Amino acid sequence: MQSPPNITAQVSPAPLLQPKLLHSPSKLLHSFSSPRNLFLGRTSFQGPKMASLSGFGFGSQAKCSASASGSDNGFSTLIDYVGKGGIDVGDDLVVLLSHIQFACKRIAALVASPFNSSLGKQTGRVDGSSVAGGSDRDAPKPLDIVSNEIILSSLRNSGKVAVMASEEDNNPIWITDDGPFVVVTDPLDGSRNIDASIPTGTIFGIYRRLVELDHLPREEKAQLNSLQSGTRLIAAGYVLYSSATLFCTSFGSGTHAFTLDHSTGDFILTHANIKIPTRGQIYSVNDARYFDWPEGLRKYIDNVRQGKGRYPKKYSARYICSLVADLHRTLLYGGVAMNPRDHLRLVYEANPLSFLVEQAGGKGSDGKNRILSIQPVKLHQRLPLFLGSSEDIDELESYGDVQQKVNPGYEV
Ligand SMILES: O=P(O)(O)OC[C@H]1O[C@](O)(COP(=O)(O)O)[C@@H](O)[C@@H]1O
Repeated sequence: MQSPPNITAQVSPAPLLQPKLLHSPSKLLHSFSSPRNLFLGRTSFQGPKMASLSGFGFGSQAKCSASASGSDNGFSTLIDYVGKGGIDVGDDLVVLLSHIQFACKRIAALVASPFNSSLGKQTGRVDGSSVAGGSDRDAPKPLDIVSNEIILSSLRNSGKVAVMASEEDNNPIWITDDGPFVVVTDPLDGSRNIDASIPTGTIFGIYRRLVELDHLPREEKAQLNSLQSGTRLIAAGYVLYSSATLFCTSFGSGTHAFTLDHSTGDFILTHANIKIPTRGQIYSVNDARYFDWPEGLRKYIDNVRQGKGRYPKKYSARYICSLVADLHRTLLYGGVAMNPRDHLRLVYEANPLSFLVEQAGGKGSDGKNRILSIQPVKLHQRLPLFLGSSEDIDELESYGDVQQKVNPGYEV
């Protein structure tokens, strides 16, 4: 098993970013490339120290699940949980996950940093190349670009990834010929919310490299490996950067969430085997678009608002406009999180999140079809997305006409 990233050094808490680093975004990234610059004192590669949690009343859910992982202090870290003492996803995947979680801690520090506005003048990629935005791509924000670089460097360092396809790059990046995995990612979803300190998230999906394509030219095999159907996902996850930083993941045996303990740098199992309620009472959508919606969707929302749907109570609305946050709430409370226009990406967003929702007992749909069974034909393919409780998704689909075809290019 390849050694994990060198993030075990115990360093005393220090400002996340030294002010002197702020003049240059590339220096800023450089500082994040060096684990020792982080105040994440220790990670799960050493046994977790839980003293900092005593007295915080961690729930029984974390404790009893941790016992399954063999953790002797009653808590399980993400890396304990996926290792041999827990659900044992295999050494290669453990190494990859340890690098992904490391990258996400760096992004968590970045989005919370008082200095990240210094990236505002950054327009190109940190390595100096440009991120070409095609006509169907949104202009990336500086934090999107830096997050993308952070993920890419972690995947490279893992030695386990053949190709990374990112929402921020026009084309997938071939990393190493013998990497067993393919990673698709939206490194920083909801970044338009950053300036207002509203939650954001990282989304990722993991496939196996298709060895039968190994003989093809790099560009071709990079594309085809990245266009695998969602039914072939072996793992997926999101990391929510909010009042808590939360790593929610599935390897095909349930959906589990781990909360970052900032005092130790560990993701601690806090939500084992999340089960989305079969019916919720919340709908989540940008309903300023009501007049651009098709008749079916208007009727559905009108009905559930008034308690005239299949469930005889009035629904409430919640919309953060940050997909990871809206989905996370939906997983816990039930209901439906939706974006009915062709906006969210099948490869980077819809597939990984549908995998997590299905593993939690819910459904992911484009309004007509199961998301995971839609074969991607383009890397940046967009589609309507409805995620949520199985009964809510069934009811919504029964209205037939719920996909918004009018998509005028909203500015806000
Ligand atoms: O403008 P809309 O249709 O409400 O879309 C909001 C959605 O777009 C997102 O911001 C993603 O879009 P970007 O990838 O362009 O940031 C989601 O986080 C959010 O759910």
